[in-house]
Formats: sequence, structure tokens, C-alpha cells
Amino acid sequence: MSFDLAARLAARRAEHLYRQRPLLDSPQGPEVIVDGRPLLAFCSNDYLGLASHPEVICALQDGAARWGVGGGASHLVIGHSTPHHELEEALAAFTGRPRALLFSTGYMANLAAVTALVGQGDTVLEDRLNHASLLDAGLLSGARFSRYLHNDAASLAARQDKATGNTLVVTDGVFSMDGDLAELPALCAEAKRKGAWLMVDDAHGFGPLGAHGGGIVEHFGLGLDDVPVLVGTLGKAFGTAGAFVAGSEALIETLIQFARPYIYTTSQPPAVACATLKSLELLRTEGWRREHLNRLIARFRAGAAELGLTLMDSPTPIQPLVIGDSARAMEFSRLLREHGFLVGAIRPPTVPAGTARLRVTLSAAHSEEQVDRLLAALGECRVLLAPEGDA
Ligand SMILES: Cc1ncc(COP(=O)(O)O)c(C=O)c1O
Repeated sequence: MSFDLAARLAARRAEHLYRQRPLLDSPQGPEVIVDGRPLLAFCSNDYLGLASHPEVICALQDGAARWGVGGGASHLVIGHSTPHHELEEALAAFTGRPRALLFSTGYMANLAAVTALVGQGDTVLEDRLNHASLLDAGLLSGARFSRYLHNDAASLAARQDKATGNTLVVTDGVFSMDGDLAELPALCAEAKRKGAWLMVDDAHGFGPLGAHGGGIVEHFGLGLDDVPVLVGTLGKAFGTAGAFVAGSEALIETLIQFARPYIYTTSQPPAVACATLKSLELLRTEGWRREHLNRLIARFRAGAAELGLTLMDSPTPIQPLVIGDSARAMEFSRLLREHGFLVGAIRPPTVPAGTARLRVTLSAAHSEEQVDRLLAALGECRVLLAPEGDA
């Protein structure tokens, strides 16, 4: 037996599923240099335009000068420093929860929360379209793992009726590849019917959603009792890196005691926490970013509908255009690039088979004129695209 990696890679290429990494040679922002070419990007998750904000950069530089570059050790040894502590307190206040706990990535926060809360004999129920890190966490936990139909409280109910032990119901807040919102009030009521806990990963909701950027729980006016486990990531609208879990005192202490992805890893650099403190301040105080973003979303949706493009039911900066076939999605993305626009083609297994799409994302850093240029390019490229079936 040997590992036939070449055959595996060739098969991926033949299925039009081979992935490549565009090389960014400029700061994040609408105008980027990628693979040596200037392009207008509509694919980053920097929804509020904070990733290259001068004040956030300054906070990072000052933080590094004061606290050094590395975290140095795990949080439980000597890697937990004052900026981490201050950021946790600020995130707890921002989410209106007793405590928050900082992680180096959202992937790790999700692994940590699920595996610390459920294990053998318990049940974890997840939306079919949840992010990979949540699905991986469910499998890793050793609990009975089942996926309910997307956003379907009745499908969740059928699974809850067969659940054993403690049950954790897990959902994305904003679905990362579709941009739609979890039906939290219905999911929450269904979870409560059986005494289950609801965990929401609001990686894409914090910042754009809610009157103050407090994400989907603020949008629906839900509290700690409705969503006991709330996850946010910091690499998207916050523009920096890392993630947090917010909840009760007991939840956070449980994670500190039992969550292996928290315990056995080096803390994030404290300077990054300094930068996030600044971006949190901007997110809270500069409401115009959210308002401008919402205007761009409405403008894009109206323009795309006029072009006859198939839009998903998304009120968020994630505005996917479903193409279906992977090869056609790739070709559309390539044509757009020739016209000077970077929009990622998302293919299976990231999305279900037959639903390859262009994942357009909007940011408060975009101007209306840039959105209009994208719409014009989408119209032109669609005409150039081979008719369905010929690709
Ligand atoms: C819904 C969701 N959760 C978690 C993550 C992982 O977060 P991070 O990039 O910080 O690991 C992502 C994307 O990266 C995501 O889209």
C-alpha cells in the first residue's frame, strides 16, 4: 500500500474542484494587487473595512512595542496578559453577558465549546449547512451527532425527540456561504422544549447585524437564557484575528477547565488583542459603517435582480450568485478577473453538489460606484459565458 497522492490530486482537478490560493500583495481593501495585477475585490470578510484602518494598525504597533510580539505560552501558564483580559471584559460588556473567553481562531473556539459541553451519551444537533468547524466539533465530541434540515425547527424537533443525555443544538447565526439568517426564535423555542442548549456561531453577524453591531442575537432581541453559548470571530468584521465565546460565569469556567483547544495552545499575541480593542471601539461608535454597508447591500440586490441574476434570500453582506455547475462558476470567476474583479467561486464540498456559486461579499470600504462597476461587469461576463451545458 502507498499513498497515491498524484491520483487524488488529478481526480480533484478533473472534477473542477482544484483549489488555488490567490497571492495578495497589498493590504486588505477594495483595491488590491493579486498575483501581480490590480483588481477590485468583492470576496473578503472585512465587512466594516477595519482590517486596514490606520487606528487599528496603530493599536497593533503600540501593542507590540509594549507587550512584545508573541503570546509566549498558553493562557493557563503565562500567556494570559492584560490586553487579553481587557478585551475579554470589553467583549462581555459588548455582548451583554457575564463573561467572554478569547481564542486564537474561530475554528478553535467552536471545537472548544462543543467538545467541552457534550461527550459520549449526549447529543449534538446541527444545521446541515453549518460551518465545517462546527460539524468537525460535533464529530470530535463523541456525542450522538445528527444534522437537521436547514433552518427547519420541525426537522430539529424530530431529532430532539430521539436525543439522549444533554443536548446541544448548534447553528451558524449568518450562514457563511448563503448569507441567510438562522431562524433563531423558532430554533430557540424548539431547543427549550426539551431543555437543550442553543449554541450560535455568529462569525458573520457581529458587526453588520443588530442596531449596535451586536449580531443576530441583538437583531432578534434574544438573551443569555435563549442562546446560552454565543461565539463570535474577530477575523471578519472586526478586521483582526481570533474569536470569543460569551456566556455565563459557569460556561466560561467550564471552558477554561475542560476545553482542550483552549488549554493546549499558545495564546494569541497580546498586540492583536490591543488592535481588536480598537476595532471594537470603532465598530460600536462608527454606526455609519453599518448604514453605508446596508445601502450597498440594497443597491447590489436591486442591480443584480435587474440583470436577472439568481440571488439568495440574504439581508447580509454575503450575496452569493448561484451558478450550479462548478466549471461554469470557475469560468464566470475567471472572466470577472479578466475584467478586473476578484470574486471567489465556491464549489463542493464547501457547498452542496450542484450549487457552485460566486460568493460576492460587500464591505463598508466599498463605494456605490464600485458596486455599480461590479454589476456592469457581472452583466458583461454573463453574456460572454458559454450557454448552460456547454461549459
Ligand atoms: C461561520 C464560521 N465559523 C467559524 C469560522 C472560523 O473562524 P476563523 O477563521 O477565525 O477560524 C468561519 C470562517 O472562517 C465561519 O465562517
